[in-house]
Amino acid sequence: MYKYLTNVNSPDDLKELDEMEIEKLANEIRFFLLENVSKTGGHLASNLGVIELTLAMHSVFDTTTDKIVWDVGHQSYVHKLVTGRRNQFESLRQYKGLSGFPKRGESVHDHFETGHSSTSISAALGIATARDLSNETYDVTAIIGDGALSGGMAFEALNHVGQNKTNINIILNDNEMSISENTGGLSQYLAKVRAMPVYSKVKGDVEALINHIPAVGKSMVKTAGKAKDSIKYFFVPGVLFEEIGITYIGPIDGHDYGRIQEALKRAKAIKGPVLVHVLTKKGKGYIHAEERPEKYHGVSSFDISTGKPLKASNKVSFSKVVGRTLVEIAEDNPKITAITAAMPDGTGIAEFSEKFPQRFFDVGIAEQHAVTLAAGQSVAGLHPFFAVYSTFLQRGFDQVLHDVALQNLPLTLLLDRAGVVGADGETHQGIYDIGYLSLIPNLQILSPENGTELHAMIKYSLEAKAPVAIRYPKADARECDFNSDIKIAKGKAKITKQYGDDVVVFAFGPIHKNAEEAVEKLREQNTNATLVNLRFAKPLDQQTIIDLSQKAGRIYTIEDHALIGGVGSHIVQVLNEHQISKPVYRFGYPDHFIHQGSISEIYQEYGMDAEAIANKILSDARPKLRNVKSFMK
Ligand SMILES: Cc1ncc(C[n+]2csc(CCOP(=O)(O)OP(=O)(O)O)c2C)c(N)n1
Ligand SMILES: CC(=O)[C@@H](O)[C@H](O)COP(=O)(O)O
Ligand SMILES: [Mg+2]
Repeated sequence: MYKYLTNVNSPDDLKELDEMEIEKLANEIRFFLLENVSKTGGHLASNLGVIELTLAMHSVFDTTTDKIVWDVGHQSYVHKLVTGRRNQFESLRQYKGLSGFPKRGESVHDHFETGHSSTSISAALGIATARDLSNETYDVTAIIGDGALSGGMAFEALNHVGQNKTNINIILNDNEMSISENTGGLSQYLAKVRAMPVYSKVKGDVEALINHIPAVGKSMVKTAGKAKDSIKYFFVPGVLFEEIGITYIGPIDGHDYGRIQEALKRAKAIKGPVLVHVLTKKGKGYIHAEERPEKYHGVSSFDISTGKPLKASNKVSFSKVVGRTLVEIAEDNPKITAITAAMPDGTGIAEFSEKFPQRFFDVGIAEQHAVTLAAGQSVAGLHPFFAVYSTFLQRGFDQVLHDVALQNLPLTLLLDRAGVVGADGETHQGIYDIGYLSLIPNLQILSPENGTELHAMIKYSLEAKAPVAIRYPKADARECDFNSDIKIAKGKAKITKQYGDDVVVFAFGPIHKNAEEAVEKLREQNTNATLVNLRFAKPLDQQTIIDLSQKAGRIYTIEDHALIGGVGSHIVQVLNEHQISKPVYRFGYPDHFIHQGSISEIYQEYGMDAEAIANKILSDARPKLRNVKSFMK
């Protein structure tokens, strides 16, 4: 079926093909991606858009020596396909399968690992400067999307590239989209550049023409200089990049293999930094994805003909609860704003943007800016809600500490995707936020057991007069009663089961459900537990922890978080400070990166499903086999 693709096992095989055959190969790759990603799920639209571009890159650069850094890396599937990984695509983003991002352990053709946005130019410049210091000569290329270019790191790197002047290529893949529509002044500038493609071909001519403006006398020289500048600004695309010291080539049709190849060859020949501006269509070739690129940015399994998901769910996610709650409370509170860093759909706040466009801020992929923007709004009397994935708030650590907490500013950080996230794997696991946030004074950290509690916690945060972070996972919120009258009190936990004192289990967040099921299983085995829904990781309910721990035979903590810096480690500290020396076991993730897999597969692997929790507690109650053996000797 795949006449050409079957014979491509390394980039060298592309060299055997002429331009017509490359076009046919590109079509086969489109089918292959659709066929596979419709089963495994993955970042479909971005990859459909870079097929010709990736093939052209591999025809100009030799990635056994030349280095490519893929920004975010979600668009590296075609690169994976042509670098010998075709047969692993069935396992794409599955447990122990092919990663959806570049991984150096997977292939010698992957040179830098990514997942978070806007790092490629910095990494590429680092590689290029190392190359220069060791007198080597390979090419270094960063490929970055128009969305990723909105991130602060990309600007910092461009600034440095312009000054450093080393040989480095930056391919700007401009598809006019982030996950949703791209936002910001730079994206408006790129739109202007796109509107003047005709001048790209004659850029040289325009400059030559400008240089022929006669300079008669001193004042005329000055006038001519000004005229030259304004003509240049008016006619030459990419002048922004040129002015900071980066040669601009483009805009180029990103689906015309020959044109891209030609542009990349030019870039390769030019000394110093070059930016090649390539225009692509997100979702190219698949009608549903072309029409709704935001829906096909990241997909789960779907039917190719209808484009509809195979596993449609009518369950309410935690993100949806957030979206609905914000709309509800903003109706009669004009001080409420919502902020996103390019994730309005994923975080569930798109509905807020439609209802209250004046109070909604999509800042682009700029988490650090988003936090300080929120701080500014708070200091001026608003109550901002910044909805952000736990993993991406890692970018804003100093801003939370220095701009928010230091001034004890009331605002709410809504940490979506807290806990393990599934198919995105290592780069996206939201399992460090309690660690990096709990050391910040003034900041409160909460996590709900279900949707009802999340609703109540969001309302609590409005009254808290302090910065509040609420963490919740990518999951079904189970119960969600918006009329519930549950009240959240600062630093107060809730005892949810009180069967006895054999053991006490402290659970934080929705993983409380696994603990609850485990406690019921224990009861069937005559082990009676007390179960606590902590609600707060900070401030901890020290009194409840001390009282119950003093009574209990053994103590367990469970959280969807790394053990280091997690709520369990804080409980151990409390026990230690109060001289309670009892056996404690903490369920959580050990000190290594947690790979991709469904959330339930990861829970099973780390012994955090109900069955494993119950078994662990029961096995702790039994005499150790080793001791019995030594007794028998
Ligand atoms: C720091 C960070 N914030 C947010 C994201 C989520 N994210 C992944 S891809 C993406 C959009 C990227 O747009 P662009 O670079 O233009 O690539 P395209 O998908 O359009 O090819 C976003 C917001 C991320 N990966 N990293
Ligand atoms: C590449 C990236 O960072 C996003 O596209 C991310 O994969 C989105 O995750 P969700 O699918 O959980 O929204
Ligand atoms: Mg884009």
